[in-house]
Amino acid sequence: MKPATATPLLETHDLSFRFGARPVVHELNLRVEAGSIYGFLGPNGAGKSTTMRLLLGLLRPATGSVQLFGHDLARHRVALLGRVGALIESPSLYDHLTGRENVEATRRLRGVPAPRTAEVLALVGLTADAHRPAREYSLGMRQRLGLALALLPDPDLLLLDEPTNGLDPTGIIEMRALLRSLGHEHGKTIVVSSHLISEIEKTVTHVGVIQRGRLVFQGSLPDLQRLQAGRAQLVLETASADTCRNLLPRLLAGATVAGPGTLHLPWLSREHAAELAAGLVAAGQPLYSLHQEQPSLEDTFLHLTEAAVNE
Ligand SMILES: Nc1ncnc2c1ncn2[C@@H]1O[C@H](COP(=O)(O)OP(=O)(O)OP(=O)(O)O)[C@@H](O)[C@H]1O
Repeated sequence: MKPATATPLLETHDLSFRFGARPVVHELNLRVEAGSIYGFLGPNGAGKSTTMRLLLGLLRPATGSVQLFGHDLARHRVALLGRVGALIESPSLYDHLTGRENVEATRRLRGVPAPRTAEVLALVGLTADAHRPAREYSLGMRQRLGLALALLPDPDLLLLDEPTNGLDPTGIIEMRALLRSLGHEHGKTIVVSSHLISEIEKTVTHVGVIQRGRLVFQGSLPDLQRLQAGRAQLVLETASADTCRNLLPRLLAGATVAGPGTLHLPWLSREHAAELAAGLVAAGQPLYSLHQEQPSLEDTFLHLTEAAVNE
């Protein structure tokens, strides 16, 4: 991985966008370090595609700016976008042409040297299928061919909008492996959007979560995992949840009843768990089980996005 530099490779400053009177992206401050694989997450309609289009200069921001490689996109659009490869929506391919011919057509248009065709086909794992017409390709192969086109000019930054959308499990696994290899072995900085954290959590180094056009979390994957650990719960199984709450109001402050005999409360410490166990026994209540439960990363992601909706 390339070392992180002081200036992020991609940065937005209070980036906002409206469709008519409707705000869709709101004061977004993204920060993508060189060498990172940045997962841009959010539920459907959160504003991911709109943001990707703003990052590519395809939409004009209402306010704010995009900085690529330390320069303002609005002022140096052509030069900066020459260093960016993008996959937005399904790639437009010539179905009657082979995979190799598709790459060749774009390569000539862009004036890229001829040896690059074989290189990009190899990068995306399509060498063996390059002689087949694109109409015979699976959705996953089509996405990889689209990525091959995006890789032709050897870009430093890749912007990929939901590249795993609609793929079968094999296609998702292949796309993940490809992104890891492009990031870690070929030094590309990648921004990849998804509405499912499970599809990209094994791939990304950093995460930005957007909800209703606002960034509700941004940090490294370990930062997100720490947030997840901070949401651990203590799950208690007893005979009557209500009786226990009445008998032990202090120890069970903050507990929620999850079933007739089940209580959930925020995990505080091992000592608190031990004190609770002793308190229940002293109060003559049966203790069937007491354990710590970690929320899944998916739960934490939902929590972040739901909290933003309820604000
Ligand atoms: N051309 C348009 N005109 C008006 N509103 C639009 C237009 N395109 C998108 N929107 C609205 O902007 C909001 C953000 O859409 P966007 O496509 O950026 O979200 P997204 O996070 O990419 O979602 P998805 O994963 O469903 O594509 C949505 O509420 C959408 O309905």
